[in-house]
Amino acid sequence: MDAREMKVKAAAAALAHVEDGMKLGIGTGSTAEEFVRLLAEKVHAGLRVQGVPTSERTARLCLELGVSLKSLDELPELDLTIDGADELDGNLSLIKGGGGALLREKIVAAASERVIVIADESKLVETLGAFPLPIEINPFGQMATRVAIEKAAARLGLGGSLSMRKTGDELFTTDGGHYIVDASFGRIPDAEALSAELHSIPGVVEHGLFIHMASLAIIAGPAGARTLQAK
Ligand SMILES: O=C[C@H](O)[C@H](O)[C@H](O)COP(=O)(O)O
Repeated sequence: MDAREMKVKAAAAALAHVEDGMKLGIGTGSTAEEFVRLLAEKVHAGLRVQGVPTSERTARLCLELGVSLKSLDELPELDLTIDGADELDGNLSLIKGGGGALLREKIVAAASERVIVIADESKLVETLGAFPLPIEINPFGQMATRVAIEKAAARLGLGGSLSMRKTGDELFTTDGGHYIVDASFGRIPDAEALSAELHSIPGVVEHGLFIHMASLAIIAGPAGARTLQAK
């Protein structure tokens, strides 16, 4: 089974949690897109959901496939969000933002009663940090914000390098008009402490550590999909 087939397996298992009439947060990324494709088939077969997308990219795919959408302002409280992750650990702490959608994803997840993460088993790790942590920053004062991030990481004994995400020669810009710093800290032993340090920096808009947000993870491997519950 290749990586795409595993993503489809996880997405299909997540679809079983979607009930008629739900207000549904819809994630971003290649795994979430497999979910959107399967969801669209169900919608064409009669399932009624109101979807709130976590990115412009997801919104485009949903509209292309006929999944009707609302904004989070129209539906500020959601029943369930299904989203992917770049990494997850056994406590269902996540790193997200590899696709640059972390801010809207976190706002949508926080507005949801339940969050289900879907991933292939390559994303499951003992300790977060092999995947560089995406940190969304305000363009104003970006150098000062980067220095502050380095100092915050050093206070926690984390080293590593920061790089500004680019698209070609241009700095990558998020849906909210911000930049992304990819922080290669390496192993992150205390994600909550790092989260608090990063939130204390004014130029940091949000970071890609999602802690205590996911209630269930569906992990697909060659043998099929299994679930992990939040502890
Ligand atoms: O910003 C993007 C999101 O956080 C994605 O959920 C994450 O990057 C995982 O994407 P993929 O399913 O493509 O690995």
